[in-house]
Amino acid sequence: MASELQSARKTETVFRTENLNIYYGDFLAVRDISIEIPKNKITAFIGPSGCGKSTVLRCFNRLNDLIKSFHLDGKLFYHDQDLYAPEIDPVEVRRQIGMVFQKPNPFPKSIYDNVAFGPRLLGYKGDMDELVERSLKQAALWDDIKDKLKAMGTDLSGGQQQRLCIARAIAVQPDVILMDEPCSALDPISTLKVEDLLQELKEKYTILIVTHNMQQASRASDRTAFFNVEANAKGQRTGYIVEYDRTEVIFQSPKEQATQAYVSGRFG
Ligand SMILES: Nc1ncnc2c1ncn2[C@@H]1O[C@H](COP(=O)(O)OP(=O)(O)OP(=O)(O)O)[C@@H](O)[C@H]1O
Repeated sequence: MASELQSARKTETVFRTENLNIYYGDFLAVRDISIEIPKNKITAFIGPSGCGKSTVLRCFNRLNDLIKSFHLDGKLFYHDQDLYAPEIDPVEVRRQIGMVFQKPNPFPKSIYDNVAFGPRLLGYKGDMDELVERSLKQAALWDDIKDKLKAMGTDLSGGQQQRLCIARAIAVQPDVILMDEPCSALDPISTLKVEDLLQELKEKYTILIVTHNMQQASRASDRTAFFNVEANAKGQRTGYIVEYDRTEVIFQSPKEQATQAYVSGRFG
């Protein structure tokens, strides 16, 4: 429902969840998530392995729908629209809410065609050359590759490939970009380039990022949610949010001891 989702882009809170419980079959992977994600900010999800950061992230563009055993209860609003309402088309959701994965995954196509792929699919009628150039500029890749747009995207360096994936996500003019450990396969210099890029991108987009890198969360994000995981009576290891606040509060004066222990590297 393009129009419903398009016209939904109004409120300053981009996502709001209410008591979200997320399951894979009988397994309660994450419980009781109530969180608000503000517009044009970078929100980081941190926490030990298996606490459900990626699971929660993938609910925001309905990517978990592709997993058969997945289901949820509670509410997830995108602006004021219930994202899981029956009339909502998950394909349209994924156009508005783009995603960049851990491992750069350009298509085995030219750099140009990687960026033009989404807009072509959507029947973009404007000037494609201009859109490709603009997207590559926004992804801070243009200067590196402007003379070799016909080269294969897969032949770029890892850091360049990840910026190409960001350009590809931007080209369909999303509202939100979800990033699942986007720098974990990159060297430190490429990582810093992507982090700088995030600061530019947040002027136009709302960004959610899962990261294992504490320094990255503290350097790059405005808000941070710290997740933890604990076993319930059935022995299931269920994730939950311990604390969610401005990033400087989480890293310098968290309210919870568990947060303090995690951000100071004492566990996780
Ligand atoms: N497709 C799936 N089917 C069943 N269980 C799953 C699936 N994906 C994730 N899980 C389980 O859900 C829980 C949360 O996993 P998730 O990957 O969201 O955690 P995470 O915090 O992102 O972990 P990591 O930091 O290691 O990537 C884990 O117990 C995991 O095994």
